[in-house]
Amino acid sequence: MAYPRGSRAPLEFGGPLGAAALMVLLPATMFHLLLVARSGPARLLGPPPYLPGPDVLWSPRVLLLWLAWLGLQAALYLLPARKVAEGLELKDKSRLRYPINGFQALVLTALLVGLAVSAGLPLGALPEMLVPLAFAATLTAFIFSFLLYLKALGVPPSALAPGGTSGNPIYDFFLGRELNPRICSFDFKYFCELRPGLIGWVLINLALLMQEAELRGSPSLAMWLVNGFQLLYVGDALWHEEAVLTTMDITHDGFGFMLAFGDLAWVPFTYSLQAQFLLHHPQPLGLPMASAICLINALGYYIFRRANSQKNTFRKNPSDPRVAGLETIPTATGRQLLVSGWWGMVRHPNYLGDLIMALAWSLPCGVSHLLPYFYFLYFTALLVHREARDEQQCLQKYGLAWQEYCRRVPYRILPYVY
Ligand SMILES: NC(=O)C1=CN([C@@H]2O[C@H](COP(=O)(O)OP(=O)(O)OC[C@H]3O[C@@H](n4cnc5c(N)ncnc54)[C@H](OP(=O)(O)O)[C@@H]3O)[C@@H](O)[C@H]2O)C=CC1
Ligand SMILES: CC(C)CCC[C@@H](C)[C@H]1CC=C2C3=C(CC[C@@]21C)[C@@]1(C)CC[C@H](O)C[C@@H]1CC3
Repeated sequence: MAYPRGSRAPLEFGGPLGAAALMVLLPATMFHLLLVARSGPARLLGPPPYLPGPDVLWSPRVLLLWLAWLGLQAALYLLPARKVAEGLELKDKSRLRYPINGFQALVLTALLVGLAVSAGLPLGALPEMLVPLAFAATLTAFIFSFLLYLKALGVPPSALAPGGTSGNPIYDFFLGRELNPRICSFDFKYFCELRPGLIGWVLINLALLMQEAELRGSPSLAMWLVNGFQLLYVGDALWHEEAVLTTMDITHDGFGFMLAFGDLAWVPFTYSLQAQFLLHHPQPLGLPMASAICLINALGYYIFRRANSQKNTFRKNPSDPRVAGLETIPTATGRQLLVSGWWGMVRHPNYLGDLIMALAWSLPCGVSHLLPYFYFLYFTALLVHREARDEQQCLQKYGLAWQEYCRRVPYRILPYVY
């Protein structure tokens, strides 16, 4: 997004105060969820069962395990890729190149973990380490963001993100100053967005499933569903890895604490909340209900995938026969906006599909507790906020054409409601 010379991007997230509060609140929420999920009452809004002391949080052995995980994912990132994709054009007119080997990393990780488990690695012990692992990930995110902040002090202005250069160190530390921090061809933001956290999330889910099998003889149907749905989601993200290159995280946001913590700690330790809950609070689930939940997930996935693929196909080649017949609005940038098909129904059909899936991930946990619905509630807030940020950016990019799009497609996420 371009801003007039001399002007600065408007402050987001409540400015420096909001950023400071989020840096405390986000880790605190994550630890709260981890502790409450294993407590008897499992009350989302109740106090945690205890406040973890340094002996619970800190373990050099667990820190080493965490660093080994990051090292393994970095090594897999560096393996030869089936394809190298180009990112969007940068301010200096150059384009960065990105390896497309995320799905390969997922498969190789699964093979390595399978081998290690058959050689006696007690994967079922992982759930007991979640709190110190989350602490190691949080510590890494803070240190990493600090190093990224320092690195950004030495780069040319063209390498800075539009939003993270307010001059306020707290705000810029949170949002991230440099747009695409790299060492040689290793892109830190792209690596973190898709690898250690997302693959770590499915590994934690699997460990919870294995521990449930150890405890109760076999994993419950609810645990199978949560594992299956979330594996599909992560597998899909890595299969369509190239699509992440056009998200606002890569094209607009700097790499600071928000994304470092979000990618490395928040995703694996809070997105696995349903499986954590199920390990400690088994839920009966009959076949008819399980089938209905599978249908809801399939509907969400269908909308999510078709909408994302339609836009990606259109952005790659508007004359592709699959999208050539769709109605469009021309914009002053030369690009067009889809105004029929999925993107003519609501302005963010992919968010709608994602939210339906989020609901399907919570339903196997029953309705006796609010806790497993945390992801759905948080995700609704995240997408509503993200949608507002995206609207601002699109209005800036496309001006009148965007206003015309909003007039023709008045609903944002949910038809006739929002
Ligand atoms: N699980 C999680 O925690 C999260 C999941 N997600 C998911 O990731 C995916 C990507 O999300 P996100 O990057 O936020 O946003 P989108 O994929 O919705 O991308 C928004 C961009 O699409 C383009 N666009 C918008 N409307 C149109 C149109 N009518 N025609 C053509 N292009 C249009 C614009 O960019 P341009 O014109 O420049 O191409 C706009 O900036 C989504 O499926 C989302 O649900 C996102 C965040 C978190
Ligand atoms: C810590 C804060 C609450 C904010 C953290 C935000 C991050 C967790 C998310 C920002 C954008 C994300 C995307 C994905 C995962 C979550 C984060 C990193 C996906 C990779 C999820 C799978 C989708 O298919 C693509 C998503 C792109 C954006």
